[in-house]
Amino acid sequence: MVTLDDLQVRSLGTSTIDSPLALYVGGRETNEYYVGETDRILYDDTLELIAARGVPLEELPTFEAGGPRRKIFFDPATTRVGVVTCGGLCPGLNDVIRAIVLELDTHYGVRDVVGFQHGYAGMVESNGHEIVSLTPEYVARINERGGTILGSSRGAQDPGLIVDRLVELGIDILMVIGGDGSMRGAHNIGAEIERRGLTIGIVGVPKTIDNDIPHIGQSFGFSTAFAKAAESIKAARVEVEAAVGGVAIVKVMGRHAGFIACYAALANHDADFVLIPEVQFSLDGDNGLLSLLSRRVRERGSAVIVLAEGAGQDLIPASDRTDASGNAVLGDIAGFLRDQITKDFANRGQALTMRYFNPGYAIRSVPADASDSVYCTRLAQTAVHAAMAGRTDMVVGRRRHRFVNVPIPFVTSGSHSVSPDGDLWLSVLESTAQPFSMS
Ligand SMILES: Nc1ncnc2c1ncn2[C@@H]1O[C@H](COP(=O)(O)OP(=O)(O)OP(=O)(O)O)[C@@H](O)[C@H]1O
Ligand SMILES: O=P(O)(O)OC[C@H]1O[C@](O)(CO)[C@@H](O)[C@@H]1O
Ligand SMILES: [Mg+2]
Repeated sequence: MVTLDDLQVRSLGTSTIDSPLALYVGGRETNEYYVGETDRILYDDTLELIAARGVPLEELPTFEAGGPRRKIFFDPATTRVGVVTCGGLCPGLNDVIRAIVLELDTHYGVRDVVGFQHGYAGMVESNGHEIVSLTPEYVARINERGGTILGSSRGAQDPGLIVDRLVELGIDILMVIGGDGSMRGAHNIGAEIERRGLTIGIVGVPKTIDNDIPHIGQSFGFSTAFAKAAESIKAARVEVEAAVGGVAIVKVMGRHAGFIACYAALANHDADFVLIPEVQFSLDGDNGLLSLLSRRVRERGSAVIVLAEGAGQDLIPASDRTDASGNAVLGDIAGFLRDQITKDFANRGQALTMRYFNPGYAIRSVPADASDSVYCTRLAQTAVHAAMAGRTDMVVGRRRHRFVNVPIPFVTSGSHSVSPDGDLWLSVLESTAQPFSMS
């Protein structure tokens, strides 16, 4: 069970320097739209959840509020900041890089910001990647492009070698933009820094189009990504409606979490079935996918299946392959379903026109939409405020509209996935009219 201790963010030391933003923060106090720096944000958000804790108010689990502080830890005139992007791409990476640089330069007067190329791999000196000077001019319009101007990578790196490089380059703060693996890596780097008694801060801006990082609210780029996936679902609907016995499978990313599939399906009402890793389904039997699909096509003429790549892995031979970072390489559920559906319709003597859509990388390589751009900017600003105030081993997030600082060990201790008992999955069932249970 989560405790207040789990949510305490580590500091490098006492902040003694007047913040250049002190005037902005000035006499601001908590109100509906702002959280004062001494106030904290509740973890629980219903009366029953709070009552069930059975502890006094001051012992309730609460988050530190994100945002500027009156005093900061690092002297802007002598502070050097490094930025790195790791893991898979996600819309908005360049917006985050840009906003970090602009916030540091414009508001804190930090003129020395450098970027590491190709993720943690580019931080290990022997790998031979040059650092890039990130000036306001250099990052001016990078938000218009998808991907990351710094490049990214997967694969394990030695935290000791990374800390050696930080020391050699005189980096005071490392900003890590990455997913769950990157945050585990960031924590290890932070632990090595602490072991050596150094005062280098590490602050993360969590990145995942799968939206699978817990406790941070929705991750940036997710909304852009599912909107892009929804375009393929719409196209699939057009195709199957024009075909005789049209059935489409639209496969979207989502290794262990089906958020993209759920949101893309909800974005329009074009999906008949949504299959996600969190909810098992059977192929056979009256309530199995094959019967239900056959019936849907007979009743409505066509059907669209939105399939998260991690769904139905129990139906196909397990793969023991992993990628360079140790992430499971999944079996081909889409190919398996295509075969099974084709055979099943043939056995039933039912007409079938099969269409397959795989928007794949196209959903994560696009630039962020306007809403995500705003979100990226605000997350980056929050991360810079925390970093300049000497916070470390933490990430920023936005829970129920409040920006929060969250310890990395707390976000890496679990993962975020679609709850079969939650209201998101209920909405999907309502929208698709697929049965409550397909197993
Ligand atoms: N368990 C781990 N412990 C320490 N470091 C890790 C771990 N997993 C990954 N890393 C480091 O983080 C980097 C990125 O990890 P990974 O490829 O898993 O992507 P990610 O950050 O999880 O992003 P995403 O899953 O959204 O693509 C790797 O290059 C590796 O150096
Ligand atoms: O081909 P790559 O770079 O390993 O990325 C694919 C994976 O990255 C993610 O987008 C994020 O982890 C997953 O949904 C997907 O399986
Ligand atoms: Mg990951």
